[in-house]
Amino acid sequence: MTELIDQAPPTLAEQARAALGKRNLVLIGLMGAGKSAIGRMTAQALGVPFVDSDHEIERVSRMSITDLFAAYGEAEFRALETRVIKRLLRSGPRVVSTGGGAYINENTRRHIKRGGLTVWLNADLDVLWERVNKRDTRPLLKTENPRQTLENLMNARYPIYAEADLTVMSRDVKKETMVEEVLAAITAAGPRNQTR
Ligand SMILES: Nc1ncnc2c1ncn2[C@@H]1O[C@H](COP(=O)(O)OP(=O)(O)O)[C@@H](O)[C@H]1O
Ligand SMILES: O=C(O)C1=C[C@@H](OP(=O)(O)O)[C@@H](O)[C@H](O)C1
Ligand SMILES: [Mg+2]
Repeated sequence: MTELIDQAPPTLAEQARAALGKRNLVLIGLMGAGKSAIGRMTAQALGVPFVDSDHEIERVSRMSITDLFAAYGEAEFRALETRVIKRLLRSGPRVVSTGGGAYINENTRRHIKRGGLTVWLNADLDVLWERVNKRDTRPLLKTENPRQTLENLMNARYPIYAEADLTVMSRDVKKETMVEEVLAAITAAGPRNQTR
């Protein structure tokens, strides 16, 4: 009896972990939304393995994303991305951060929807631009007006990202706050719908 009284209530991370069950958590959203950074930290909080699909693509191809696009083009990159993500989703639970275009590809989206609970890190253009313009690792933004390109991608992709199970607004707050919001969203979603 005393033991029960002394037990601390479950932390948010523990509650989210219980709600996730055997499912994978798949982060989707546009470049700069924080999928890679927040995904890694969320996996750590949940105590499950983390994998980033772009990182895995670079590992298996032994090429950078930039070099892959340059050498083989986007269509080949997407085909490789589909295969890699399908494989990464085969066993769970883990956190899988995808590249921004993965969920937009119909084939890949089908695998993602079957393979886990999806979280869209939604963000406005200013937040994304502020983050992505600091690096030149994103081949799709090597255009004359990359900010406009990003805006065009937002317009084309946001209705599709909106199909995600959960949405969390990515903005200029501490990364730890973002992780907490992701954990809260998983917890609120509860353990149901585990067949997806
Ligand atoms: N909440 C945040 N606050 C500040 N910087 C962030 C936040 N989330 C992500 N970042 C930074 O923004 C950049 C892009 O994040 P990243 O995780 O690579 O995005 P994505 O994988 O969605 O393209 C990185 O430098 C990352 O550290
Ligand atoms: O939006 C996209 O189509 C892409 C996003 C990138 O990943 P991040 O979203 O992690 O930057 C990377 O997969 C590639 O440059 C293509
Ligand atoms: Mg990334």
